[in-house]
Amino acid sequence: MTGQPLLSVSDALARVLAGAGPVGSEAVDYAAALGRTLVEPLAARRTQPPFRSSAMDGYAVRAANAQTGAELRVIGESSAGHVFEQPLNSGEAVRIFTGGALPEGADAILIQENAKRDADRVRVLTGVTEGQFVRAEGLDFRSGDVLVEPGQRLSPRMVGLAAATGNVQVHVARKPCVAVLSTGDELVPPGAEPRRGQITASNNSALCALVEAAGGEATDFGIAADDLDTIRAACRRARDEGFDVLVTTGGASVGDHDLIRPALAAEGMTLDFWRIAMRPGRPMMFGTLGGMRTLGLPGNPVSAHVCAWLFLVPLVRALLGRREIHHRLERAQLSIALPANDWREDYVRGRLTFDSHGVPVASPAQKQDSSMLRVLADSNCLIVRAANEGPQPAGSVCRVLRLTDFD
Ligand SMILES: Nc1nc2c(c(=O)[nH]1)N[C@H]1C(S)=C(S)[C@@H](COP(=O)(O)OP(=O)(O)OC[C@H]3O[C@@H](n4cnc5c(N)ncnc54)[C@H](O)[C@@H]3O)O[C@H]1N2
Ligand code: MOO
Repeated sequence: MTGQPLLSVSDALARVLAGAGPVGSEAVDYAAALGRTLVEPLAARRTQPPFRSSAMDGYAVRAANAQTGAELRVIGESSAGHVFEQPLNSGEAVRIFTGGALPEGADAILIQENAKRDADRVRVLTGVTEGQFVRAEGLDFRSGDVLVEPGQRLSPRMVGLAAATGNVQVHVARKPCVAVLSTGDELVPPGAEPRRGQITASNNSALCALVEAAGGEATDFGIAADDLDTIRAACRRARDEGFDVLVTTGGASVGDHDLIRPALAAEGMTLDFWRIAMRPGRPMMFGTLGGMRTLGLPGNPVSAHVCAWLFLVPLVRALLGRREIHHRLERAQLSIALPANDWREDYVRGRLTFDSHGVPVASPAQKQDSSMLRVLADSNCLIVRAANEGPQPAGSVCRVLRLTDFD
């Protein structure tokens, strides 16, 4: 450990999020708005239903003269899309189908199961009450009603709502632009054949996917060699091209080839912090270069991903103007005992399942090495252990963060 205490995860997150707000907005066709974040309220431009309509197939009647045993004269038909324009008088009924407009004068629906038809007469087998099976005009919403508040991510259900309300265009947040740069002489791009001592770079792929899933727009800046000028040039390019965030991986630690901080410092970065009291991810760095936030993540794929999950995802949400920025902590039962934790907050990879009573159970993966992508991909949660937490027996309550939450 270092001489001075390192920042806690929550303090570091507060610094990363400081001053982060929406980066802009644009109007998009509602059909292309899935997953986008609303920046203006979605208000109804129409009333729905726009007219009183029937919820069932049967007869539009006046409840007052449609009591059990009554006989009514059928004067016409109203079906969805085909309005019967004549008003309905006492002793009359109109054949109606689901979605059909109620004729003037009708106030209830006699369902056909409770009616006996004979030529132009219909007998009421079971009397009706006023309003029965009638959908009032504006039952769902009225023109001008605010239906979705800003700051929410548009779900498939909301896309349908936007369509129904006559909102051909919706105003959504511009996607924050995130550049993702890997550093390391040992890295080759996916698909290339690694030579001895080389490995395939996976961080760009995982982090770009994570950014996109969180609602941002990722640009893969590829791999920079462990060379100060090369890294400087890539950082400069990200700043000059107006990226909102630059994420680097690798070169964050204390080795002779760990050049991220010096490269960014040489470009004029204001360093906010370097190193935090967490595992994995201790060597994480955060700073600003002009208007661009810069997250320097460790190279180990698991460390990079856990840091991105904890810091980059909330940052993207903040830059989208989302109302809910933070991950949700849940409680679960530990499947096995865990030894005492040290001074670093620990994010233990594991699986969250539910027992036969629906109780959530968190099972830590057996191996926690921060290079192990397979364990990470197999995990669906992080078990969060406080700094200096004592030993935890099997069955005790622990805190978990799901890795699948993209609401
Ligand atoms: N003497 C010390 N050594 C290390 C410390 C320390 O405090 N003192 N910290 C360790 C911790 S914790 C971590 S985490 C790593 C992070 O180091 P770097 O950020 O400098 O990462 P690299 O050394 O560049 O790479 C680490 C590891 O990850 C592989 N890697 C890098 N980039 C990618 C990529 N894009 N895709 C897949 N894999 C990647 C790389 O080959 C290395 O194996 O430092 C410890 N050391
Ligand atoms: O922090 Mo490192 O991320 O322990 O592997």
